[in-house]
Amino acid sequence: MSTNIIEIENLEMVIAGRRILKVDSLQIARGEKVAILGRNGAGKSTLLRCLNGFVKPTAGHIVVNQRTVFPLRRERDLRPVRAEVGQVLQGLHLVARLSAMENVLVGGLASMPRLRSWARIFTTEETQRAQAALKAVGMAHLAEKRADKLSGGEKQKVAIARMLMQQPQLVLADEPTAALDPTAADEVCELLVKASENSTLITVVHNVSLVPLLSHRVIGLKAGEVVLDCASNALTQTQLDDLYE
Ligand SMILES: Nc1ncnc2c1ncn2[C@@H]1O[C@H](COP(=O)(O)OP(=O)(O)OP(=O)(O)O)[C@@H](O)[C@H]1O
Repeated sequence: MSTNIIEIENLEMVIAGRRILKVDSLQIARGEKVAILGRNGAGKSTLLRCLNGFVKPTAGHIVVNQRTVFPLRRERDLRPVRAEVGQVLQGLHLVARLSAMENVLVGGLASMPRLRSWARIFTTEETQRAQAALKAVGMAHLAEKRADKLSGGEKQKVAIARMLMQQPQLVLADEPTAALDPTAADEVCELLVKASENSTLITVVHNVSLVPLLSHRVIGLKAGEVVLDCASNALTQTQLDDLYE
């Protein structure tokens, strides 16, 4: 098995004549914890979305967990990739009318046989795993509460429980602490790292103080290009000033 879970070569994304990503070569090893930093509009979310095939670049090669994500022969080839890639976004992606528990059960859908996933039929084992995942993030007591009645921090914990249910090889987290107070942000980061201990974790981070909690490696994007790639504990203020100037 390749030691890299992500291999990107000559990636380019042009929208309406404007180049928003240009990554010549980037590899991420299995198990790495990576923070992606950069100003608003630097291309961080677009890079993440290219990795799970939600957006298609204009050119380049992307391999995730030894599966080609771009260029893609058939759209359905993304299904196994998506089963192996978990996502934690800004809390807006839970199904509002479903309970916390149902949202967590949905996390297992990508790896279920199609018929069961369409019919939303869950086994006792799946239900027990979902209960255990909610317990692991301290949300067992709110299992039956509708997602749209949860606070921002609670929603993120449910999203992490859902990811635990999926047991992904790669976790993509896009600003998972946005709109959370500092205590909730720290707690969500700790849970996210714990939940990803057996996977690779890539987190888009705006609050630089969270970098040491979330990552060993930092990748800085500026105008769509990688301008910084170093160990998190080697990151200097000068590098940060250059990145955000
Ligand atoms: N579908 C799209 N159509 C047009 N422009 C887009 C599209 N998606 C992204 N962009 C542009 O590409 C650039 C990069 O966007 P992206 O969301 O990746 O940045 P980001 O670094 O994640 O920003 P933020 O920190 O504000 O979330 C931005 O200028 C954005 O406006």
